[in-house]
Amino acid sequence: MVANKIYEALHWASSFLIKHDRDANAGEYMMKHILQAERPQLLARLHETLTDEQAAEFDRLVRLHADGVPVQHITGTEEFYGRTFMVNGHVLIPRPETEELVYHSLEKIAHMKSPVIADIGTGSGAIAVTMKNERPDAAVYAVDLSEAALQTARQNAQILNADVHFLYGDLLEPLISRHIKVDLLVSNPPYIPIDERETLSTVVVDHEPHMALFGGEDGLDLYRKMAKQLPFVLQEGGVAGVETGAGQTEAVAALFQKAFPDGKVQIIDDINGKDRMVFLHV
Ligand SMILES: C[S@@+](CC[C@H](N)C(=O)[O-])C[C@H]1O[C@@H](n2cnc3c(N)ncnc32)[C@H](O)[C@@H]1O
Repeated sequence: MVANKIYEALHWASSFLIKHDRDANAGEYMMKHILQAERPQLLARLHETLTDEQAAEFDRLVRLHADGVPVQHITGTEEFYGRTFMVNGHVLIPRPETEELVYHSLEKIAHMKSPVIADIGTGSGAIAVTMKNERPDAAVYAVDLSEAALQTARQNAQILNADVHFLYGDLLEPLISRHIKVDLLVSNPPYIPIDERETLSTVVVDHEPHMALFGGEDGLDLYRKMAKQLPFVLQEGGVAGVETGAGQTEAVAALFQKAFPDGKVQIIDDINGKDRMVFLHV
């Protein structure tokens, strides 16, 4: 990189990343990370000169992303529902679609006082920590089958001051064995069919945990198991809300309806118009 001014370095990064088929705006995130600046401060400092160390570090980080390392692994963080979460190779990088699951889930429990909530497959803790921060009166449980993910989730809960009960185990098992009943069960389980692996970007497949991505042959394995376990956990009057892959909602709705023949199942699209969430009211 032959650039010392911040704006020159950003211009270089943008064309370098385009040449490598990567996100052209990624340089901006790296620069904000190096300068420890938010965007307005970055904009105000565009004509400042980088120190040699800063320039070398910027060059290194941009090349890492060009090689396929996700920006969020380089900065170590991702924004979710207005808060900053730590992320690493042990957890899924929380996605904007999941913010929509949180939004609708919060709406479903708006009328409940001190609800009991469980987040199944918590990963970074993005859903559970957000639910607790948005509804401090709730008791929130969060389950994962990855101890390394739970460790990251616990750190996020601590940083974001959220008193969440983290449980290690397989789907709803830790709740069933403790006789915990919930008013809201929310989950973004792994749902990508295994043979779609080849179609995924290497930024995803080489850097995010496969346990967080793949849900068996048709992607529905975890919903099948969850539907069978739900009657042991969901309170009368309770709600279960799950994120799905586009095109999977009908199948998941049918699984939930079978588990609760008298329940009301609702499919909700995401803001891009893709069928994305299934809610079950019992
Ligand atoms: C798609 S990620 C979701 C992470 C986070 N909730 C989010 O939305 O960003 C799925 C999570 O489920 C966990 N998981 C996979 N199989 C599981 C199982 N059988 N029981 C509990 N958690 C599981 C993975 O370790 C991963 O953290």
